[in-house]
Amino acid sequence: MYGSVPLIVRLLASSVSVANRAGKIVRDVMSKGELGIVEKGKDDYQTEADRSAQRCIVASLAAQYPNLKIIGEEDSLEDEGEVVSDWLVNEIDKEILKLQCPPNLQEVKEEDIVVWVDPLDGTSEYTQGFLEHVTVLIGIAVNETPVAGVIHQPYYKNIVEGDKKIGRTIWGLHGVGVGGFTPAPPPESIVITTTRSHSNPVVEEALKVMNASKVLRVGGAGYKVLQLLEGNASIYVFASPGCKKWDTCAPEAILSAAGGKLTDILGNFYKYGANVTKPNKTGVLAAVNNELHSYALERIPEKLQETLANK
Ligand SMILES: Nc1ncnc2c1ncn2[C@@H]1O[C@H](COP(=O)(O)O)[C@@H](OP(=O)(O)O)[C@H]1O
Ligand SMILES: [Mg+2]
Ligand SMILES: [Mg+2]
Ligand SMILES: [Mg+2]
Repeated sequence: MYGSVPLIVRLLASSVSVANRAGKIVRDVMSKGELGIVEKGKDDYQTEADRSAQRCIVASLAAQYPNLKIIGEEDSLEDEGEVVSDWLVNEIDKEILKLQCPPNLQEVKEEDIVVWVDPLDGTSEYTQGFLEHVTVLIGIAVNETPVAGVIHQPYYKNIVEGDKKIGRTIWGLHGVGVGGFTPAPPPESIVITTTRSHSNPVVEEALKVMNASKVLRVGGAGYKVLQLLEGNASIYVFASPGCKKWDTCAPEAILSAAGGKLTDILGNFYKYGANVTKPNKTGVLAAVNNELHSYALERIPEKLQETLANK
């Protein structure tokens, strides 16, 4: 029906609608109160919300875009589980469909794309009641580079035309920009954002050298990048291999569409092709502009970089 709209714009518009539905699943599981927590590894949990939201996102996108490669955090779900028909989304966000596709993305085909899905980013925080930290992430990489993405916040409280509304969806597209929120400039002094639940001595060492006026410890890669975009933090520093490609693909796409930069602790970009290793072994370093990114990169001790690179 929208065949005249370039694929990348249609896929972003579908991802916005699908992320909204996944966010509702995340809220519904919490309000039912049966989280169904499974321990995948050390400090690594999965809940019924992670499982159901992943099924909703993957089934909905695969039905509409059959040749896409979609990689989700919870792909190893043992029981295939049922995809309730009510989870199959075929709506498509009409506002996103109106975006003018940049020339270099007009010819992109399904075969060129990998979609990285984190159905629930900030699972630790979700289980501990820090619900505002939770996001749903859908990142779209073209030829290994994140070019478009969605960060949905299921618990964001809005007032729209006088009515209370829950949830909002932030999007970004290279060459177009970002939407769904109002970007703000970085704070006057250096404020670092980092993990709340996955710290270790190396992570702390990388924070010490930043000469920060404040450290914001919050959950999820999505929520941390939002802290940068909304002017609450200057730099996201995480000197640990814990994050995976589904954590950083959508945040990187949106941050870079807004003029920012997300790399590893050595200053190198990650690649998001179908065959890359999932862990972001050499950590995360992100900022809303190149100047702040360089400020942080120059302060990371070489020894610390080597520690991560040789792990
Ligand atoms: N040591 C670790 N072990 C497992 N996952 C980790 C990790 N460190 C970070 N992560 C993952 O990276 C994401 C951001 O982490 P953090 O909030 O600590 O910054 C989380 O995604 P999920 O919540 O989607 O699993 C988290 O699980
Ligand atoms: Mg997880
Ligand atoms: Mg995550
Ligand atoms: Mg997750």
